Amino acid sequence: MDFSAFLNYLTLPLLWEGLRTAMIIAVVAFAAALPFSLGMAMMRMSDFRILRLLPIPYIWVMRGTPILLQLLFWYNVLPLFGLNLSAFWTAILGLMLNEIAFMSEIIRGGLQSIKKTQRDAASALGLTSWQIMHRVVMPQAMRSIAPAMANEGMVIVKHTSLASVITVQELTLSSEQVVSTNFQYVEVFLAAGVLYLAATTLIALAQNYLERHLDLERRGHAIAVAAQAGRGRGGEPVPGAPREGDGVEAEAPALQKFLGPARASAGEGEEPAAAGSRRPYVVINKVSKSFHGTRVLRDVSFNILPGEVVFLIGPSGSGKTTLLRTINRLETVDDGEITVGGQFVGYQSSPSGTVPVRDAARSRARVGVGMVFQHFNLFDHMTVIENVIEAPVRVHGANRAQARTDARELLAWAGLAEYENHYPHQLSGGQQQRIAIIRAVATRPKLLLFDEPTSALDPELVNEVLDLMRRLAESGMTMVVVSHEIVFARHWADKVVFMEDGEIVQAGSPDAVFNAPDNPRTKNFVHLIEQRSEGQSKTAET
Ligand SMILES: Nc1ncnc2c1ncn2[C@@H]1O[C@H](COP(=O)(O)OP(=O)(O)OP(=O)(O)O)[C@@H](O)[C@H]1O
Repeated sequence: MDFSAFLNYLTLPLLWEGLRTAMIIAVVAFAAALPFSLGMAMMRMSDFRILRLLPIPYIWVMRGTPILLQLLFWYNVLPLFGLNLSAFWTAILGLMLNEIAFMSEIIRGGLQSIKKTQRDAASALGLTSWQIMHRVVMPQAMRSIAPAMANEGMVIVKHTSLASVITVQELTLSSEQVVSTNFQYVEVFLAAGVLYLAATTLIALAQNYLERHLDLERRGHAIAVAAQAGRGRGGEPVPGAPREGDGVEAEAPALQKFLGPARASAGEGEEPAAAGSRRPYVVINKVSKSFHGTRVLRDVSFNILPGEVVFLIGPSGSGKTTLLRTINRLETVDDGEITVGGQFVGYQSSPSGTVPVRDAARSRARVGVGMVFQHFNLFDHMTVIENVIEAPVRVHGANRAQARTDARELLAWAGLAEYENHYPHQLSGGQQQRIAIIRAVATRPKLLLFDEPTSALDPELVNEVLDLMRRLAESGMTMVVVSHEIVFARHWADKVVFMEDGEIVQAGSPDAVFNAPDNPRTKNFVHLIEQRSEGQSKTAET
């Protein structure tokens, strides 16, 4: 091989001009394909069957036929329809149409890899579908999408060489032209190969940068190191804030401003009702719900007074979670209706009865219903403080700086001030659940729903979560709790509702339900959870 000729070709303007053309085609085709790919991925994930099925034939054909054939097809067929694009633009169009099929499937895979629980949490906070997509789902999906997309970027650069068949003067065609004059195949094609390699290396570097940026382990490590250094200097991350384990937690004043006046009144703008004559704050009226023909809620009715703590108990599958999720319309109801503070959540009245509204998220936020989930559902890609301020800023229009100040107050209230810059994966389950509670409280809810808030926790972490719930209950928050924490329920619940097979079997004071159940089914169940509770206490003691 003639090495100096190779170096010569490496700097040959004709080849660099070819590379430039190839890169423009690749970049424009890739960029133009992106929004269409996203749109097609969303169609493939749509609830509407027709939208879901529509892209399938397109994806099938585009992925199943050679790109070379596709380019020749567009080059020869478009002019028949009066569309006389240049070879350059035909190459861009052909590559773009081909890439949409591949990229849409990559994006769909990435979006579907994000658990539904993340959407549920965002939705419960009042984020709209668009906000959920671009604030919660997309940033997390990017971690799995980025490497595959970088691959596609490299593929498209290499596919530009096929545009030579439709006479685009790109790098491969330029090299062929040089070879046809001097027959130095090895030197010329090697030089062209090096230029292609340089272009794809740039993409690999960009991928590397993006992956490092999205790497939460790395970011988390940096935070842990910084926190360690701060401690080493005796510094406090948040001056004056109590730290976990100090036994000092900022008390009620911090909490009071997050609790709306409605906890003491029957409805928005109404006078607080006198004790004893309080009107119900939550009204659940003859609610029924089926999944795939199986009835999971049957004519469920009960009321919750402002400031009341209601425990829903019952065997697995009895419909507790479903009932809880119908209160903030994470599930729709088939029959019956629910009002919170005199307002529908995610429904409106119509001449034919109550009908679901499209904008359920806004309705949820307006009425002020917060929710805490069994598996915490913190947004994994956001730090603790980012999790807490997300809804106040995005949904309630709070000033970002003020929201951060408020979030710090709440973190201090929970004794978690030192964790504001941590990521969820750096926290224990108990800490994550307490952050999830704070995240809900930061939206200033008037009603808080808890779906088995302690059942995913190790026994030694349960108490720290229950303690926070106790303080909320003491401050007058209206709460509905699905849980079998019998000791807590005995002390803090105002009402216990026992459900079985989608029906309320017994409802009453903790004393009535736990100590003198008037129904044999309730009696059996209470006996069971008492045994379990005793077993857990013994395990904890040993
Ligand atoms: N999205 C869904 N699609 C289909 N079936 C569902 C759905 N959600 C709940 N179900 C079914 O509805 C019934 C009630 O479920 P639900 O989760 O409300 O019960 P639960 O009392 O909270 O049970 P657990 O204590 O085990 O969580 C169960 O049979 C469950 O399988």
